[in-house]
Amino acid sequence: MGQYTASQRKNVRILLVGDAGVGKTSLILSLVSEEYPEEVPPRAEEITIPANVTPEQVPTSIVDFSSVEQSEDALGVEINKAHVVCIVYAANDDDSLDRITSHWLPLIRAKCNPSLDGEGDTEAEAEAEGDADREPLRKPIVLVGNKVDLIEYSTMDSVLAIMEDYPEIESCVECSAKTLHNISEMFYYAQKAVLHPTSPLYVMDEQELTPACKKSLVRIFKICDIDGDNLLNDYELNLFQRRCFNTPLQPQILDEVKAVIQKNVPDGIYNDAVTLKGFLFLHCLFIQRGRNETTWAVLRRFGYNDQLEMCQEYLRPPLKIPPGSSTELSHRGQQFLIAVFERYDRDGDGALSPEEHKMLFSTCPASPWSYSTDIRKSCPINETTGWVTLHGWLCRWTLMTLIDVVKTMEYLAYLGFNVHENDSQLAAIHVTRERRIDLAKRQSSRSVYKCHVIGPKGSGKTGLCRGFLVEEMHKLIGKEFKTNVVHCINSVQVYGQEKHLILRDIDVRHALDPLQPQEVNCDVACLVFDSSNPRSFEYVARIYIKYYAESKIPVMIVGTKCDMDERRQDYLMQPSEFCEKYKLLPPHLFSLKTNKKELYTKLATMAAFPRFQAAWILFYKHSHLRQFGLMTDDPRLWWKAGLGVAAATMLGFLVLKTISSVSGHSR
Ligand SMILES: Nc1nc2c(ncn2[C@@H]2O[C@H](COP(=O)(O)OP(=O)(O)OP(=O)(O)O)[C@@H](O)[C@H]2O)c(=O)[nH]1
Ligand SMILES: Nc1nc2c(ncn2[C@@H]2O[C@H](COP(=O)(O)OP(=O)(O)OP(=O)(O)O)[C@@H](O)[C@H]2O)c(=O)[nH]1
Ligand SMILES: [Ca+2]
Ligand SMILES: [Ca+2]
Repeated sequence: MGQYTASQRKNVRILLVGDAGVGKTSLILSLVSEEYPEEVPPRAEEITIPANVTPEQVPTSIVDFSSVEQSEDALGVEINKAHVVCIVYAANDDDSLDRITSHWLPLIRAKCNPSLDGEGDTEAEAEAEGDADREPLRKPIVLVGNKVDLIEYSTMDSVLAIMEDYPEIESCVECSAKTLHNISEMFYYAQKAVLHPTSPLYVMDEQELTPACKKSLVRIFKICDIDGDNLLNDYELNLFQRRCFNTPLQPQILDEVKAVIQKNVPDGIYNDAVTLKGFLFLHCLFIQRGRNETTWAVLRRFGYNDQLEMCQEYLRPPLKIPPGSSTELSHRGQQFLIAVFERYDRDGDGALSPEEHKMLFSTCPASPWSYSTDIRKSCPINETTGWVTLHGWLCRWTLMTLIDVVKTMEYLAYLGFNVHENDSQLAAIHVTRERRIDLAKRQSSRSVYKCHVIGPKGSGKTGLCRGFLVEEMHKLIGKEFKTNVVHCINSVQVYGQEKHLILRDIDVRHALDPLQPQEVNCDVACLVFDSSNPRSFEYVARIYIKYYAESKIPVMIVGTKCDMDERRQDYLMQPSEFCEKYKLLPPHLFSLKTNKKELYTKLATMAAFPRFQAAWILFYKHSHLRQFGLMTDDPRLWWKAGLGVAAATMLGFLVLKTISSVSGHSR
């Protein structure tokens, strides 16, 4: 776990092309037999070198091409099958060198992009590996000057000029099949061109990192900058080194690296720490010195694939969620998010300003939610400044983790969880046990519950949801709720344990519109009617009968706006009769004006102990309990009753039976 992942390639296929007689077959046979063959066949058999004897530990196939034995169509097929093409020329033969640009390079480009030159080689297309939509395809190329034993000069100057015109040329090498000079190097460069290609990282003629590479390294720098001072100090560099290469950085090497940076870019070091500029320069230097694999190792550790995109497997590791289970943040997930919050709360006021919030997500493609219209409307905030508190921050993540766990995993990856925690994001997610086990054991192991708030238009659903987030609910009266945030989340104490409750505002368009299954299914349903409107309860009654009467979902009927005159409902039963008939808790009267929050605790408790509904009703009905004041509206007393119920749940079924028998007595 946590090791850097090598390139996605599981094997490497190298094709040798070039004019007749340049020595392609000789090169292959020299490599394999480690001696120069005087006689060679026109074409060498395809050979595969096993992973353990190649420098990069990848099985490598080497394929020869012979224009005597093979057609041009066959060449097209082979070019497309190859991951890298070595164009061989004879160092003593200028014509073969000229043919690189006049023939071979254009030919390879054309064969890789048959649609662009209209040749349409379907077989080659079928054989071509992946990414057909990327345009235009550039096969990595290595230029190989063979037979250097025959010359006293070098062809490198001419070759470097070609390299500047063709970015797909990864490297060039002069060698000799006869003296075995640079033979294994040549194959190593070819392998490297596939596994650690330069062109995605570096623009040769500008001597600069590519924009994509720079962008990725900037992101990596930010993630590694733990204290957020835009510098990597020794501690941060060491951690970076250990996470990327699994070894600590030797102090003298660290000093050497810093000295090199200082010498080349004076503002690359500041206060004995590496600046972003210095960090980018260092990677430029690695690449210029042919150590691309170092930069690639870093990029891959941070989730990038060969196209410098974050890979799907890194962003979205497979997570199995059995039906009836839900997803929550694990302790480690929460700890990580707290650390991120604290890192970006630069002024330490316990809240994220819009600016700090934006900075925090600067390592991500975008913010997962909007600051002004989402997180501030769906979570508790600091009511004076309107800024997101740590509590609100964790609430928002809890919400996302329940309704869109894949997005949570993606964003944890973007924020650097995998590197900092040296683990996959799966460690940040807790998959709860199945709901039916909770039901059977009469105890919930979950800590996040979803409550759907359903009721006719204008009945006060949004007010009820938003009231959960604010201290002074009465300020919401008369407010127009403009943003259509559907979820509100906060935490409540249920028998001394913190639970998160998510209220989902179910929007009704027309009274007769059916509810979708995903609108019905939840841990507790809150059906609201406007107690001051006589035409309000009918909708709620219909919804209950149609969707909930037969279900196991606990239901609470809530009469809103109870600060206004209560009206008799135009329905065949009054709400309290209805509740009695269907064995529901009596309607809970709610008003934003009274500023009382026990509704939310009740909803969370019903969600946590779904089977307890029956027992609760008994409590209500039980006169002597009421005498003791246990069922008054005083929240503290309600708590006492609550604690009693908590103890009861521990003992489970047995106690439940006793309560029923007590109630039986009183009847
Ligand atoms: N001096 C010298 N001669 C070489 C070297 N490599 C190959 N030759 C000779 O060049 C000639 C062509 O070599 P091949 O390996 O057949 O060349 P090829 O590129 O496979 O040629 P085709 O199969 O015709 O396309 C042979 O006579 C080899 O012995 C080398 O490094 N130095
Ligand atoms: N007096 C009083 N008015 C309330 C109360 N709750 C909500 N209202 C008012 O009732 C109106 C409707 O409230 P909303 O919360 O928007 O109702 P809703 O059910 O979300 O409405 P729709 O989204 O249109 O279906 C608003 O003008 C609120 O101010 C309350 O407890 N007391
Ligand atoms: Ca040959
Ligand atoms: Ca720092």
